Amino acid sequence: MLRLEGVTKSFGGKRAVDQVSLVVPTGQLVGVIGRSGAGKSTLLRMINRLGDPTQGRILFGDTDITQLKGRALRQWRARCAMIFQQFNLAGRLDVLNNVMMGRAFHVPTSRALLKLWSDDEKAQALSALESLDMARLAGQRADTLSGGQQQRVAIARALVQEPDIILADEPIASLDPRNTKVVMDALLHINKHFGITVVCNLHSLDLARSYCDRLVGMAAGRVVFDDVPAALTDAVARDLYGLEAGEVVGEAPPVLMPVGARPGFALAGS
Ligand SMILES: Nc1ncnc2c1ncn2[C@@H]1O[C@H](COP(=O)(O)OP(=O)(O)OP(=O)(O)O)[C@@H](O)[C@H]1O
Repeated sequence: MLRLEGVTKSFGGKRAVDQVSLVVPTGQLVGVIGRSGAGKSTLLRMINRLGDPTQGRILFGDTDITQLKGRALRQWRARCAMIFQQFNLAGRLDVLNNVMMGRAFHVPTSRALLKLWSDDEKAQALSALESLDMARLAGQRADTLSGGQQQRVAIARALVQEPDIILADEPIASLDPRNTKVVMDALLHINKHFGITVVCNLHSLDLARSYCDRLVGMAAGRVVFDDVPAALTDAVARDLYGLEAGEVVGEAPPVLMPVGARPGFALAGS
């Protein structure tokens, strides 16, 4: 279980994230929504420790993530995979070697730098690619792939990290509607099939409503909504997004798996 307790991040005098408290049970698919600048990326980055909170604690089980250093911090980053809007692949490497980089957390640095992967590790990477229908492109250079294919490689790389949690920061923001669906279906599959907790920043409200078990709405760094998608009425959406509301409420592609019989969720402090 991931627990945020009064997490605040200030840049200069400005609070990008302001006193956020949340409990995310294992296996939940949480969508973090809110207008641009609401603090969604800053929040996710602190969970991965790409940024440190100014105040508050982030716990995973009994471990205080905010106190981790050195090897323990690297181990946490292995357990907490991150997926970015811009994929962050090594363009000149082939697909398989990009996926293998997810294993770099688990092997000596020298072995990762020399790309000395074992047969088992390669098989694991191929299996991750296969689950995303990408194995046939294993030998292709990453920079020759479409955006949707690149994001699937990034998801496969996250999978071979064998993470407990995946943080996805606007993973579909650069994709067309077809690839958006492929990538969101992949995240949903990973969440439901492997039970990996997914926390996903999303700009599209309809996608968030279609795919997530729970929505956390942020405005000016604070959590202003935290409930099941059905509780997010258009009126609440308008409050969250203001003038942007029309832009973020559109047609969402149909989901691979129907929402329903999803794991329960706990509100902050419950
Ligand atoms: N490194 C930084 N230095 C200064 N201010 C920052 C930094 N990172 C974020 N901010 C500010 O913190 C606030 C929250 O930014 P953040 O990127 O977390 O929002 P967001 O909800 O993810 O927005 P978007 O959807 O546009 O990515 C914004 O006002 C932003 O300008």
